[in-house]
Amino acid sequence: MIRKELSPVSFTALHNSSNRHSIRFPKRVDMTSIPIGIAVVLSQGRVLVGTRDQDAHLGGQAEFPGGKCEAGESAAKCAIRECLEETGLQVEIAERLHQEVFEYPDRTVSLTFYLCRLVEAAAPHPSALPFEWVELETLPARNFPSGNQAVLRILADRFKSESQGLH
Ligand SMILES: Nc1nc2c([nH]c(=O)n2[C@@H]2O[C@H](COP(=O)(O)OP(=O)(O)OP(=O)(O)O)[C@@H](O)[C@H]2O)c(=O)[nH]1
Repeated sequence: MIRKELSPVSFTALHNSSNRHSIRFPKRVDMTSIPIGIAVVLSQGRVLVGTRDQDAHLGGQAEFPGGKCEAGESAAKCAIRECLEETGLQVEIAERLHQEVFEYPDRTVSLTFYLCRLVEAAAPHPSALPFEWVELETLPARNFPSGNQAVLRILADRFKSESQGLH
């Protein structure tokens, strides 16, 4: 078998800084989106909204309870689990509201939003902080990330007045 080895000259050429810029990579190498389950918890015309940790992705922006799906976990189960972990509130799915793949500059997420209701109507658990119950009609004015804008429009269309809550 004849082994063809890179000559020192071509090796040097590959690592030459001026040649490095001529190598073309696809714009996005990793097309995989991260599956995220999100709970839009509605009770008496109010919705649970929190603020993302400053050091988290989209830090400081508004969020619904949610997070990354664990291996083999459905987005719906993830939304319920994350809501319990983050707010101490047990919820159940009423319906799937919206699903979309959204590209942020640094990551691509597959966001699935579920309209949820409390299993037992209850005041927010103390651990729910910094989550709070906010009036539905205040959602558009809050600092939600771009990936939430479509679901905010869906919510605005669906619930024109706070009296149309699930409970
Ligand atoms: N929880 C939540 N995440 C959202 C919303 N909208 C949105 O684009 N995201 C994005 O979805 C992703 C959720 O992942 P995460 O980092 O909060 O998930 P996690 O709690 O499992 O993360 P960790 O274990 O790394 O702390 C983030 O990239 C976040 O920016 C939303 O309304 N709620």
